[in-house]
Amino acid sequence: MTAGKAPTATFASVIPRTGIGIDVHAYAPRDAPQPLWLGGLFWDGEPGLAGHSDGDPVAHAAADALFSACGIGDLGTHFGTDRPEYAGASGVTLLAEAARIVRAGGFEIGNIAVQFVANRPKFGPRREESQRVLSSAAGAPVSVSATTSDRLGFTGRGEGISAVATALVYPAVPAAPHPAAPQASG
Ligand SMILES: Nc1ccn([C@@H]2O[C@H](COP(=O)(O)O)[C@@H](O)[C@H]2O)c(=O)n1
Ligand SMILES: C[C@@]1(CO)OP(=O)(O)OP(=O)(O)OC[C@H]1O
Repeated sequence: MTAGKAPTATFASVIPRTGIGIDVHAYAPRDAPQPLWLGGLFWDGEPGLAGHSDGDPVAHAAADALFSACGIGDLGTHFGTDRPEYAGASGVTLLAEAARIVRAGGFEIGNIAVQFVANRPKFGPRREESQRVLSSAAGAPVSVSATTSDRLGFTGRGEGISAVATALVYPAVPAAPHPAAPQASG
């Protein structure tokens, strides 16, 4: 570059946006048991959670974090309990639909990270399976971790499961061509 001369081209700045989502579901009452859906997986033999949908707090927190990152409301805005079509809906379906809405709004998804709090089920052995299912639904990497709350609070008493998620999205703007890139001919 000639000394003192400013560059002639600039790059489009792509500013990522972060979002957060929290979801909590109580265990279904003993006289109306439900299957457990958690992290996009069915957990055979585990007590299930109550909800209008399948009650998967991991998938719901992930979807909420996506909406939060884009500034387009929350789970209730898009999948309210007043919508009969979402009664019993799988968390994986809701996450896939959230990702579709986000992309239709002009964003691409960087990643989603979720952590849930529960005494059980023991998540580690199925982490990769869960991450595969949720990443496939979102079309972007979803990581999932688990912790107990050391027997404290409602999760510690086994009354429900909570999950918190963060998401990173960025505007799906085509990048400006590099000034040094060869020009297409013809
Ligand atoms: N439902 C759960 C909860 C925890 N884990 C794993 O155990 C580790 C230790 O948890 P603490 O709450 O005792 O710190 C945690 O880091 C997870 O790896 C799990 O698999 N399933
Ligand atoms: C997912 C929806 C809709 O079926 O219902 P729930 O399964 O009750 O889940 P919640 O996270 O409490 O709220 C969001 C609702 O829009």
